[in-house]
Amino acid sequence: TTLSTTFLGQTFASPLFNASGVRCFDKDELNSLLASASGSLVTKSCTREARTGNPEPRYVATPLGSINSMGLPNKGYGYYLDYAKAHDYSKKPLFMSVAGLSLDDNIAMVAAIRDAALPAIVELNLSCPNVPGKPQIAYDFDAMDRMLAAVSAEYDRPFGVKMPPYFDIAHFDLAAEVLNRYPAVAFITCINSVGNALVIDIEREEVVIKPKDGFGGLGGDYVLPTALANVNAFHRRCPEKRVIGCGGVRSGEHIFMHLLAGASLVQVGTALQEEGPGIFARLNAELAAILERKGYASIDEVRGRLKTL
Ligand SMILES: O=C(O)c1[nH]c(=O)[nH]c(=O)c1Cl
Repeated sequence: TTLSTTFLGQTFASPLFNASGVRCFDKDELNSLLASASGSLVTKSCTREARTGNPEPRYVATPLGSINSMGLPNKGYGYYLDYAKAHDYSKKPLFMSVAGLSLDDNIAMVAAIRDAALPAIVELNLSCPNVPGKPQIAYDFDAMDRMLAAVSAEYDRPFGVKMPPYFDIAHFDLAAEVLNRYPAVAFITCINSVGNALVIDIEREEVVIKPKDGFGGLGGDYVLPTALANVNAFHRRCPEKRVIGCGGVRSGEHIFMHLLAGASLVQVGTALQEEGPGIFARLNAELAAILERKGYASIDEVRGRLKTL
């Protein structure tokens, strides 16, 4: 059996890589992902200028996952563009996550990435929560439409979008309708954290993260079924596009679920944060064992095979 697959014309030895934001803040963290058994790596969502982000504690792990309100801390897009310029693409493909605080910022950043003419793949973060006062673009369908019209006009190459979870069938329909207007949107990464959850410590009778009165994005075991639903909903509605699964992955079985639901590649967030880059060797082995046991020769044969009753 093989874990290798092709995606946007590039070869991935494994379908697994980090979720943007997790262990990808600077070149040391990115190089540890490069040295891992991941099939790729994606940079922390970047803004035009560097940001320190929200006050700490801003990420906390819980028995069932994690909560975060990082506030988009990043080195600024130039830093990640320099990393992308120096990257050896024969080792593994590289994604750049872009999360401008305005449409103009996104245009400026993707124009610079375009001009660098690199094999790097852009993942446009439309679901950046945790920046107080800013609405989540992907929950405002007109804003999302305007953003995609502007970015696809500026960035003359295939790119992808990072989406928040939706919880209403009508919202799946509306979001897919917008995305399907843009053939340049070649893939959809589902999901970002489940926004504005609240974790409480009963001993201290307190919230656990400092920003936003303790409200933050949820990751981990809590979100797996919602992630699978979003992967499958967009897989069904956007047949011309690929889907990258993200959310709740901690084992080979979870990866297999995402593949059945329609994912082409699979990102790991909370579990990577907690276990470290060594997780990719474990997950590759667990996934390969499932494929062997079930008689699949490649992960491509699994994609979208989920049966309904
Ligand atoms: O607070 C963050 O930096 C953050 N946190 C998330 O859980 N998802 C995101 O897309 C971002 Cl940009």
